[in-house]
Amino acid sequence: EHHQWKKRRLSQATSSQGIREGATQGCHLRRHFSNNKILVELDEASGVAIMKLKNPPVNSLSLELLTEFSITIEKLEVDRSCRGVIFLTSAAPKIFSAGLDITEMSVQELWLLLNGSNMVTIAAINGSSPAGGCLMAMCCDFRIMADNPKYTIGLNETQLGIVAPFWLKDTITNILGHRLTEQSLQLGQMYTSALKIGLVDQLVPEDKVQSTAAYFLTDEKMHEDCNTSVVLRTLMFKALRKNSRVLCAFLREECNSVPRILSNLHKIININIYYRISL
Ligand SMILES: CCCCCCC/C=C/C(=O)SCCNC(=O)CCNC(=O)[C@H](O)C(C)(C)COP(=O)(O)OP(=O)(O)OC[C@H]1O[C@@H](n2cnc3c(N)ncnc32)[C@H](O)[C@@H]1OP(=O)(O)O
Repeated sequence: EHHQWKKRRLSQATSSQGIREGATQGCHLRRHFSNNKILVELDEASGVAIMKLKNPPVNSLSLELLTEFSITIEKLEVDRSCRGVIFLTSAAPKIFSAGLDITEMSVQELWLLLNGSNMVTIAAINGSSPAGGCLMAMCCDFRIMADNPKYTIGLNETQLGIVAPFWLKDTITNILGHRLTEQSLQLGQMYTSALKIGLVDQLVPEDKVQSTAAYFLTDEKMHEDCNTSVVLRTLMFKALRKNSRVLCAFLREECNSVPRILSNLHKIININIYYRISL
């Protein structure tokens, strides 16, 4: 039923009323799309699209936002002027994303879309980023975060009584390695020093997050810092990730069947696991 609802939303939102488009002519042609929860600015000269989440007050990943997220990615995938680079950021100050809307819970599709995308993706993390916010950033190819000790990032699921599913655990293991992942998930740790442990790739002053993400995608940066092109390396990662077809099939199945609100049973199991490991 949920799947049907999503399909209906998708066709509503892609209709001409659902997405508003505009174009401005500066030095480059910039096109803007927007729907209720996501703003997109596509610079046709560089092929860079900026996707801004706009779901006040804390940019929680509600079903509506997640549906618009899918529509936007699919739209960019087929847009020939998008060279295959997007970066994700928040339209609100101080919060990148509070993670899943705690009244709804549904995120597998976002994981599939970002991991399965052929576009290079960059998270421009301009604020706090717990749980699903961190997951969304981890699904991007690069993470650039505002250097502000007030902003934290991490998977705090354990603190919320949620058992992190294996695909979430695998995602963070790929970035942090096994031991740090264990510690991170057991304690539901939120980090202020995310660069030190490698959870983000770069810390920059708060007002430079977006420009760094954009600069990172330009040819000059590639030639300056790397012998190989960032885009080529990223396409290589993506090819590797796509090999995990079993996981994708599992997640597709889970998207359609998982209960959206977690039960108290999860809390009990999670607390038991935590005590067993920490004793
Ligand atoms: C099979 C299951 C798969 C599971 C996969 C699990 C992957 C991901 C799971 C999740 O993402 S669960 C959600 C986890 N999120 C959090 O724990 C966030 C908790 N919130 C915060 O830490 C803070 O709110 C903040 C984001 C740092 C913002 O702090 P700030 O002081 O600026 O604002 P607040 O006053 O705390 O909040 C304002 C307002 O927003 C509401 N809110 C906060 N987070 C959420 C949320 N995730 N969903 C919905 N609403 C949220 C908060 O209650 C306040 O509401 P009001 O009181 O003003 O009505």
